[in-house]
Amino acid sequence: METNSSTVAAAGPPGVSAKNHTHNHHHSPPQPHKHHHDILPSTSVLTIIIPIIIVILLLLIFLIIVMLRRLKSAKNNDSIKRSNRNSISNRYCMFIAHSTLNINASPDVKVGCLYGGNSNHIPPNKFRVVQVFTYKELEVATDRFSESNVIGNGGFGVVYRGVLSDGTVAAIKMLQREGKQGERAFRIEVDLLSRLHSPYIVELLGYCADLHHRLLIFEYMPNGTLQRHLHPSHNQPRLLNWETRLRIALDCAKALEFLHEHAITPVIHSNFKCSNILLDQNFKARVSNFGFAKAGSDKINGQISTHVLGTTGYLEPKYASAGKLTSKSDVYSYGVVLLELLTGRVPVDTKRPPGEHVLVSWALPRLTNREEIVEMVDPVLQGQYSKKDLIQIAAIAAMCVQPEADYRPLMTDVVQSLIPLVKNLPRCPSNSFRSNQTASPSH
Ligand SMILES: Nc1ncnc2c1ncn2[C@@H]1O[C@H](COP(=O)(O)OP(=O)(O)OP(=O)(O)O)[C@@H](O)[C@H]1O
Repeated sequence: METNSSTVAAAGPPGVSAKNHTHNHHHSPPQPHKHHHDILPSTSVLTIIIPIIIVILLLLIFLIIVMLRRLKSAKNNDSIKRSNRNSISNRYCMFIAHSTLNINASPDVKVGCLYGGNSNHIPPNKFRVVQVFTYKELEVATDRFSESNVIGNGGFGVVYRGVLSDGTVAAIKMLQREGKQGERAFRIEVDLLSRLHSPYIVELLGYCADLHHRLLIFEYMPNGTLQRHLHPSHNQPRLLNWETRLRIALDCAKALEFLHEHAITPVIHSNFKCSNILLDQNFKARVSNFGFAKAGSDKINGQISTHVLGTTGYLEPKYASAGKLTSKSDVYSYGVVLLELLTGRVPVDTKRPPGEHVLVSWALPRLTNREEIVEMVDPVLQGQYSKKDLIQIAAIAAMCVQPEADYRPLMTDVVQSLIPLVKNLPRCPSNSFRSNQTASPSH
């Protein structure tokens, strides 16, 4: 009751409350001051409690949001891990899900994107999604396919340099449509390259496929082909130095290793040669031209029966005679390129004396003789290599071009043998050339 009366007193006007307070001082022992503060009017209690409840509620909401976010990111990490486990072991490389290509869409109408809707398969940011271009867009990019933009002329058509609407410089390959082979090569390149992503394989930026045209759009490789540098026309000097040649050999070995062993469906390039090795501004190599490539799903007992395609001088003898293709066919072609890097010679040269026309036949017996190896080396490389490295490169080349496929190494073995040789090279070659010369632009 006392509490009640005190509460009433406290609730009364300030003057009354002060009077009661004074009166208490006269007739009863003094109450501790605290007591008066504990006894608050109900509105004051509410003004204190309500903000506290609001703060607690806000904290709870905040905590729930944080927990939900954590749950969500844990789920995402889980699915990324799962998709990583499903993808190839090489951390740089990806193989994107299958897709179909609508070739007969009407002109100027963009056909469906090659990527499916599964977000788990979208490549990491460093690899672009393959885009579909209209012919008009490519006309604009190449200044109406002007002669001045021609950078090459391949077996399937003309290649132009172009600038895409976002400013990207690209190599635009216009395929001639005549013949089934051209159509097949186009489909294979689009289908394979939109799924294969590796720093050692040329990147397909997009394509155009309408009623009248077939075009492929690639990243532009400013230093052109290895062919141009290793076998320059008009008796120009070969300038690539030993270090750059070794690095190119390793890049190419990694490209083939990726195709054979890291892609979910193994791929045989089947047209590996110097003119299908492109060089970027730092002379890093990427393998191109997948028009003849075979996916392992076509395999019958580890071999693919096929019409003999490819280039003379790079074909393994058995494939050339029996038309059986295996990944070891690529290993043979790789061995030929390694010999070209080592000797500076072309695979077939009928201008040379008898017995030296075919590079492999001339080189193979000499590759196991230390003294003869030194005599085989490209004369422009004199003084740039250690004899130990030279002998090792010769040994790798000799293994790769063995007539019997079973005796050839896997590309993984080649990569593992080359890595220590390249590691021992100077960190950053100041120049890719023999002396202080620089490359002329590729067009
Ligand atoms: N991505 C690119 N960047 C820069 N230049 C390129 C690119 N792709 C091709 N080229 C140039 O275009 C030329 C022709 O290339 P393409 O791939 O059509 O044929 P190829 O390899 O010479 O012949 P084939 O198709 O008969 O094997 C190359 O030699 C090269 O000079």
